[in-house]
Amino acid sequence: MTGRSEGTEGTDVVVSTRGLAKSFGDVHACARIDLTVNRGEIVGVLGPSGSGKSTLLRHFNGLTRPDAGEVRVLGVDVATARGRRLLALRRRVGVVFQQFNLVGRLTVLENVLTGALGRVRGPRYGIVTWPRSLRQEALEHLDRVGLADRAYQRTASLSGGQQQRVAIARALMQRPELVLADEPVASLDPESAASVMDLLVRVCREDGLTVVCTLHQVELALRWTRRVVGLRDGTVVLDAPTSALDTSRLRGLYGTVPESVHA
Ligand SMILES: Nc1ncnc2c1ncn2[C@@H]1O[C@H](COP(=O)(O)OP(=O)(O)OP(=O)(O)O)[C@@H](O)[C@H]1O
Repeated sequence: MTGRSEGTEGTDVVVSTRGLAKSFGDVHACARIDLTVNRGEIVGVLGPSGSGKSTLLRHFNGLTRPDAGEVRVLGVDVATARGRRLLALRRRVGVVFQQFNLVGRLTVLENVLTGALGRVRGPRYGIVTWPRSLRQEALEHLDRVGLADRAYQRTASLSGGQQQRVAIARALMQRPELVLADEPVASLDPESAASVMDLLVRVCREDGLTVVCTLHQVELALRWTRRVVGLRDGTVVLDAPTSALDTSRLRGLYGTVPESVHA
């Protein structure tokens, strides 16, 4: 058994929560959430602002710890994992953020290479200090996201949509099994948002990766996810295959009367 497959043999479950609860003062950001995500699923998490989407996602790589309940990701008990065990899990989980979280003054290629920091010893200063094989791999990921010709450009000079593509290439460079995307297109114009969602879902499908993606736009969820989990006040009020949903049903999530639907 390798480190990569630790605890995941014989199971297709990638994320599992049981009774996950997390409060901030009087706010129940997650209120006893039971959720299972299987390998290869592309799940959209929707809900009004403050419904707990980001908090839920942050439990999946140990950025937030639950007050109560279980969180298992890729076979690791994230609620209790610390130190090297947590670091090892985080290397298997790629993250794409709304604000890209790239280093603007570095080249595009260097930003992608940072996705492989878990595979090298010590810090790297400059492209030539990275092993040639990793540079080649990073260039291949840039090619996949359509930015091979920008490899040596300063990252800050790219558009928002291009920077999110770089962030996706960096996540792929981690060779992840699970990709967490927290509002990945919320900062982009509608055209860039559609093209980044298309790219994210396409490359993850090609690689058989599991994706959990928080979204605000109902239309994006309908078009690119296979399953929608709807949150309201920290509770799952909808969990259904996207094919069983339509715009009005999803908009119900944002209405005043909670709609409880479990397909
Ligand atoms: N670190 C924190 N400290 C205090 N309160 C927090 C913290 N993180 C989240 N919260 C609160 O928990 C609730 C859920 O927040 P969360 O960010 O998970 O919601 P969200 O659905 O992702 O919202 P948005 O769509 O606006 O990003 C909110 O009321 C938020 O203010």
